[in-house]
Amino acid sequence: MTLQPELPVAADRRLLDVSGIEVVYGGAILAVADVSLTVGQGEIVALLGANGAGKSTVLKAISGLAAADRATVRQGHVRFDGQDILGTAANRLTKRGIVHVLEGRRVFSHLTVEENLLSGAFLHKPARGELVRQLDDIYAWFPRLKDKRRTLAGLTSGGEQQMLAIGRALLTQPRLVLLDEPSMGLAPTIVQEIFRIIVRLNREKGVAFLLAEQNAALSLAHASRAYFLESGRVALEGKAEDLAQRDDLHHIYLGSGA
Ligand SMILES: Nc1ncnc2c1ncn2[C@@H]1O[C@H](COP(=O)(O)OP(=O)(O)OP(=O)(O)O)[C@@H](O)[C@H]1O
Repeated sequence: MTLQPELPVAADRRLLDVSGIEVVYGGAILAVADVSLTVGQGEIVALLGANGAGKSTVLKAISGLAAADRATVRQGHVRFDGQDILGTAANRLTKRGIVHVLEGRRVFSHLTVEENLLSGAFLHKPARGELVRQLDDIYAWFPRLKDKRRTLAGLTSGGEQQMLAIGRALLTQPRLVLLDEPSMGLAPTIVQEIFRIIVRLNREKGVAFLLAEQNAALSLAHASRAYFLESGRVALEGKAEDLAQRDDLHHIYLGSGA
């Protein structure tokens, strides 16, 4: 079967447009070389690859968090909604609708679940009634968080912390969520639950996701398109349903994560 090299998102439907980026750590370590990708409005796109392939680095280059890791985007451009955003600070990008959920579910462990969620609302500072409505909305998506609203986040399970990290991000009212390795270290049933919620959020709220994952089989089952990174380069890209059927991919990429 021949794959189309890319199923391009029509220019006027492009929410995110990354073109030819090169990212270097500490001025010396080339982590990402010439990566281009697009995410359409309301699309779920998977960014796949093994450990160290460059997935997190690409997400950080988009979200403005690369600089915090002493990484520099030396070439290429990143456009969001048609505007160049390279070099824009992460908090400003969040205001514009891009939120990055970092790998490892960085919740504030000494704050309650609800206090963590409220930290996501800080950006837009909604009036009290609106804030209550937004919190209820999150609790409707993640009923487990409602049950644990007064529990210290550090005392909740890994799955609940991942849901909390996503819920907090949603309170910034994003149009694009950069989600780094949501399945990491979680039981398969919890991972399935999280992916089901991601798909519903996408369909019902129109939130787009760029999903960095090592678990290719799972991601291909939920995304519309995917890019495989290998040593900081795009080795393969295409429609998720086509990629999922490739036997050679099972061998090369899907491995034990399948
Ligand atoms: N802070 C850093 N300083 C120097 N090199 C880094 C840093 N972070 C990542 N790298 C290097 O950049 C390359 C890409 O790493 P990156 O974390 O983006 O990969 P990844 O695909 O997200 O992997 P993982 O799934 O393990 O997070 C690797 O060679 C890694 O060692």
